[in-house]
Amino acid sequence: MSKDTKGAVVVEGRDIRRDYHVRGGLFTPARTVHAVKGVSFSVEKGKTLAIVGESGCGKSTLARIITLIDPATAGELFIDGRKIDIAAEPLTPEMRRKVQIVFQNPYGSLNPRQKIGDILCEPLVINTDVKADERRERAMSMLKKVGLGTEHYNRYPHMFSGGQRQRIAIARALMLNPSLLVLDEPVSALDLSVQAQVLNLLADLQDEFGLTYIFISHDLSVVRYIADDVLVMYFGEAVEYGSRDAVFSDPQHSYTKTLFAATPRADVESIRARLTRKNAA
Ligand SMILES: Nc1ncnc2c1ncn2[C@@H]1O[C@H](COP(=O)(O)OP(=O)(O)OP(=O)(O)O)[C@@H](O)[C@H]1O
Repeated sequence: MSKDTKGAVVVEGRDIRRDYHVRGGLFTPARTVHAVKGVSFSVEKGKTLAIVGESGCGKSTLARIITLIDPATAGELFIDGRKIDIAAEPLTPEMRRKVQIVFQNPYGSLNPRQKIGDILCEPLVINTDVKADERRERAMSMLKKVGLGTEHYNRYPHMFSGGQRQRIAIARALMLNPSLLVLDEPVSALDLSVQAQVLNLLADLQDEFGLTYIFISHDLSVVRYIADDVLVMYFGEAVEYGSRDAVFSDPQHSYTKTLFAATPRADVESIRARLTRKNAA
């Protein structure tokens, strides 16, 4: 994790499409859902692209394509400059570990029967031949990086608060030194004050290690804080895509204008007051 290659494009999607074929029922005909309709984007090393939109607009589908969980119906995906054809090739562990994901629910995403140390070491056990001593050392060091003490190594997830669990999920995602972290509504399940702490942690980790994020959210105040670029999705299409400041100050599409008008200014101001990121505009 270093900032040396900042500026290089880590992930790029070109005209990504995803259709779902839904079988017909007794009274309903078969149909095709066009969940993602030709979305293009790119994210440079050390930057954050926020993907915003209301429920059903295709955010999760796009996230599953970017995290190499599902194939696209059409389009091209490049990670670290390499074209990925998830439908045609079995992905090597090396490709799989380039993209990691943190989910919304820190309660559901950690195995309650595993100690924190085992949760953190598991990706190394599965994907690498790093020896046990080294695994432990790396897990201890990662705990410190996410603001948790090494005494937590032998504890179970139920012994932690929601914010601490999300720190553990972030630590696990970083154990394989990924090129890209996809954060799928990572703070929406947390109390507001804890949201601010986790967002600050993400910002600090990014500043320190040059991490690259795709941040999926419906919360504009959070997006305004965390994003460098913003992509707004509406019914599967990217209706707005540009720098955070350009999108927020001069939204072009009528949907974006409505979305922004629906977010009370006070919400944006209050979350900014809780956050300490240096470049929060
Ligand atoms: N497996 C599937 N089969 C059929 N249709 C699907 C499937 N998955 C998603 N869809 C449809 O694709 C569209 C986009 O869904 P998606 O889950 O990507 O939206 P989203 O923006 O992430 O919503 P949410 O925030 O509620 O998760 C929706 O119309 C959804 O019903």
